[in-house]
Order: sequence, then structure tokens, then C-alpha cells
Amino acid sequence: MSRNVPDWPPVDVEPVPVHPKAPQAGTKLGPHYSECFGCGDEVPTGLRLQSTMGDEHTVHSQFTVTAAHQGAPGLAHGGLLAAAFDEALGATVGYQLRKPAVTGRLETDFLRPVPVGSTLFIVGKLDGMAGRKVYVSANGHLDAEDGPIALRARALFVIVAVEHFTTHGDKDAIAKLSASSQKRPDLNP
Ligand SMILES: CCCCCCCCCCCC(=O)SCCNC(=O)CCNC(=O)[C@H](O)C(C)(C)COP(=O)(O)OP(=O)(O)OC[C@H]1O[C@@H](n2cnc3c(N)ncnc32)[C@H](O)[C@@H]1OP(=O)(O)O
Repeated sequence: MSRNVPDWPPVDVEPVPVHPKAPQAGTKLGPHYSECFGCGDEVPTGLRLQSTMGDEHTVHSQFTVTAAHQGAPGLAHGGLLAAAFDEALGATVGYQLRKPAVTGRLETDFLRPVPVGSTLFIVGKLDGMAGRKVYVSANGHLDAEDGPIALRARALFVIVAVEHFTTHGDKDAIAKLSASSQKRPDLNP
């Protein structure tokens, strides 16, 4: 079946300036925040994405679908799959720019059903930047790095000041994150 996919990126962009201290290819990235629904290891019902730096400005993430992620019986819920891509795309932006950025827009094409027990191999890549706008996209391969593509996603992340989080978020949790990230050079600018 053919699908009309809009031009991407939708505006003229510059190459994204990857931070000189961005993690090397092959580096396992670990949770950026232990209570993150997408990657945290303190969230029993979370998605627990595991990400690794790839070559050529990519980040590779794996998400294993459990019974807790069902929509239809035995199949992953589409909203949770979109959440997994939000996390994978956010990691692609965050670890390479090492600047805070939030999702402004996220669009997802669901191409194949994703059964419980399967693993999505998500490859996110930076597509360009225009001012504070960072364009990023990802493919999700079913059950292997070279498996069939089950989902595609494109997103706009917007670079924000740290005040975005201190103004709108939980100050105690931010303090906890700050303290723990002192031990994680990959999380510091
Ligand atoms: C090492 C660490 C690892 C870190 C790893 C991290 C992984 C975390 C992954 C999870 C990420 C999330 O879920 S983040 C949580 C979900 N997202 C949010 O809560 C964001 C809520 N939205 C907002 O706070 C705001 O709307 C912002 C910040 C996105 C934008 O507000 P702003 O700062 O006032 O800027 P604004 O001027 O409106 O927008 C800036 C530019 O972006 C454009 N723009 C903004 N939104 C859109 C949009 N939906 N569609 C098109 N374009 C848009 C504007 O037109 C403008 O273009 P121009 O005029 O410049 O051309």
C-alpha cells in the first residue's frame, strides 16, 4: 500500500552540531533519569528502553513489549509504541547535543502489528536543525536490527533553557537528578 509521507524536514535546516563530548559509538547510555517512564530503572511498569550510541550520529534503542503494554489482546498499544519512540528520539537529540530539549511534535506511522514478546530495534538519527528546532526521525525494526520496519516516526524537539524544568517540573526531583548526574559525565554539558 502506498502512503503519502510529507517532506522531511519540513523547513530548510542546517546540520546538527554534535557536541564534541557526545558519547562514542558503542557506548551504552543507561537511564537519563531513574524515574523516567521511557528508560528509568525505578519504574516497574515503565518501558525500560535501553539505548546505545551508534555510528553516524545515530542512537540505537531496544524496547521489549510485555503484557503490560497491550492494546488489543497480544498486541502492543499504539500510544505506548509512540512513547517508546519519543524516548528513543529524545535520547538521539539529548545525548548528541547535550542541551535540554523537549518534544514539540511527534508523528508516527504504524506499519505492522507489534506482538507481545517482540523487541523493537529503534534507530534514531538527527536530520537537521533550524534555530532551536531539532528534527529527528527513527525506524523501528521488528525483532532484529535488520528486521522489517514496524514503525516510523518523525519529531521536532525544541531546545529549552533549564528553567523550563525548574519552572514547570518537580524541584525536589530535579535536585535528585542533578546530584545523581554528577556521576554521569555523559549527562553533563
Ligand atoms: C543527555 C540527556 C539525555 C536526555 C534524553 C531525554 C529523553 C526524553 C524523551 C522524552 C521527551 C519528552 O517527552 S518531553 C515532554 C513532552 N513535551 C512537552 O512537555 C513540551 C511542551 N511544550 C512546550 O513546553 C512548548 O510549547 C515548547 C518548549 C515546545 C515551545 O515553546 P517556546 O519555547 O515558547 O517556543 P516557541 O516559540 O513556541 O517554539 C519554538 C519554535 O518551534 C516551533 N514549534 C513549537 N511547537 C511546534 C509544533 N508542535 N509544530 C511545529 N512547530 C512547532 C515554533 O513555531 C517555533 O518556530 P520558529 O518561530 O522558531 O520558526
